[in-house]
Amino acid sequence: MRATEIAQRLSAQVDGVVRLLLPNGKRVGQEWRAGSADGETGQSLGVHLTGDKAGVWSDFSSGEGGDLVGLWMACRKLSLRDACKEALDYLGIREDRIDPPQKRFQRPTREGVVRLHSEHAAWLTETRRIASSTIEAYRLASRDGWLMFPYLRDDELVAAKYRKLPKSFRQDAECEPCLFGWQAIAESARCVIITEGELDAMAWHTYGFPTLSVPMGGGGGAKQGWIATEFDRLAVYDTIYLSLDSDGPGQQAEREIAERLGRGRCRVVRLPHKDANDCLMQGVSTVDMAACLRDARTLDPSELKGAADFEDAVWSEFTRVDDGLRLPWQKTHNLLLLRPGETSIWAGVNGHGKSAVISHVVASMATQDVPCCVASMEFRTPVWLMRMARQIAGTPNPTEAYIRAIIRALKGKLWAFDVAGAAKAKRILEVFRYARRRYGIELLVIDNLTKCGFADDDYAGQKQFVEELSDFARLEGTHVAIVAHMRKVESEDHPAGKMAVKGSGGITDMVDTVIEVWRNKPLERAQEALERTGTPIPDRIGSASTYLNVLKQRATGNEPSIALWFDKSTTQFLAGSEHMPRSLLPLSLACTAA
Ligand SMILES: Nc1ncnc2c1ncn2[C@@H]1O[C@H](COP(=O)(O)OP(=O)(O)OP(=O)(O)O)[C@@H](O)[C@H]1O
Repeated sequence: MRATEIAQRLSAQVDGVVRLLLPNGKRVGQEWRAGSADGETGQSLGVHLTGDKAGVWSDFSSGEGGDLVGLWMACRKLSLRDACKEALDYLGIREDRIDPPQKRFQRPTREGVVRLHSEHAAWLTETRRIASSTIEAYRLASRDGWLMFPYLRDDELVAAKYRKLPKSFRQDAECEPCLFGWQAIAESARCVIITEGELDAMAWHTYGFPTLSVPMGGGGGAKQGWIATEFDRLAVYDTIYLSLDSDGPGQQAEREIAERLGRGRCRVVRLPHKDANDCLMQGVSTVDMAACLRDARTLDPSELKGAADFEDAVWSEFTRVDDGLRLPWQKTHNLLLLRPGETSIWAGVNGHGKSAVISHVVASMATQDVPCCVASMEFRTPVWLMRMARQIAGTPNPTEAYIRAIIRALKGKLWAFDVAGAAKAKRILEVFRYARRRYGIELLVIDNLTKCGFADDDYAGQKQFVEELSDFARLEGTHVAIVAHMRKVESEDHPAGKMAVKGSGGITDMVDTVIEVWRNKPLERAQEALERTGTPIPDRIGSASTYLNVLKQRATGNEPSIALWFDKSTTQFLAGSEHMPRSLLPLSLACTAA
């Protein structure tokens, strides 16, 4: 949560906060008075206790002042981040957290790192016009003849990039993706600028504005992988200025960063030249650079767009190749897709295999590096993960080493909304939104709808939740798959059809795709009869053990019936009667991925 939001919440409880931070102070009229932020009795520090200004403080003798987070920092001698943490504890607010995958990163060694060579220093100051104080603040160094940009966080060397003059680059491998420049950011800063390169960050600093840089330049996706690891650290800043190049990749990065860090607090900076270092070399004044920050704008709300913005998109609609997540079976690829921005319902009568099918789908996606998040209220997390691991192994009795390697290899690809029993719909949505933004999740699964805190017959509540999930999928450009029960029809011998989805009408209207998972019970009975009495299986009974009957597919209108063969020993669903189960992640690959 941003520092200013925390300060606002504190000001609603200002009486308690001042008594905690300044216990020796006392009330004088509408203010709490103390001697200073050190807490002694006196008059010079005053905190407003009422009205619009509640929580605003100033110390007449030191000239300090600000809001209650600032007071917390001053009284407790804490950095902004630590003060926010303590204040959140005080307020009893738990921040949404999914701990980042514990991926092991390399740390660069400091071996061979020496003071900045004079040749490097001269290039920085004379050619690039970077101030010497800036070079010191960012603690640039030299190493084996290379100019070294150290990525420091709390004094720890997390990563490093190198430049050989004039223009060769390298970086230490396997290091954590993180921002450059924390060493130059004041502990008390309430806003930061983010640039597209280290020299641009240092150029802004030379102008007097300490700045961070992304590690891998513009572009989207993996290029902005640092967001996952820096997300918490950036949470306290009220304003984040994005000063990236105004070319295609720069704008793509701007959009992705603003979406994920919060459109409301990100401001896009436009400069008179290509980037901040160019401005510095061209002699743009500090006043003009400050004006660029002042004039920085939020990105327009995603809902507001000019028709001309769609030029490329309109043309690509003419030539569009339908795109989306593909199911594990190749024969479905032209028939059914889980499209970004869409919602699907996977419905079926009890015991017809909905959970097993969706688990196979997630297993296939996650092992192909599609980030997935599953809220399974049907089973405890270790249980559904165990089932999925068996499907991934594709063998009935995998070894312990294989299962451990599979689970390790799923790090960074599969997340669980880990609650036992019923979960609250609102909380699921909050966590999904967080997971989508932080980890770029492409497939979110709810298994199942009735276990999201609704009474069995609360169809209005379920309908509203499905509507919220559909809005979420559309706005975030991700896919949400919802498992839902079907009413028992007279006999399970025939698929039940769309109207049997519980709470139907409303729910199926709202989503883009409806799939009925139907298990071929007549075939199972006929097989038993064949074994017991030798009665041949009648031709009219299809030979597949499960059918995915697509009852609605808004994008294409295709409503195929997809036959699958259930393999009991691995619980995999196979695309043909002659197919054999196969590993979705062979042991050797699982070991290298882990
Ligand atoms: N075609 C099939 N033939 C035999 N067994 C199957 C078939 N499909 C699924 N199963 C098995 O049936 C059991 C029930 O499956 P699953 O839990 O996935 O059903 P579900 O539709 O999600 O049930 P519920 O509505 O109770 O949650 C599991 O043990 C699963 O492995």
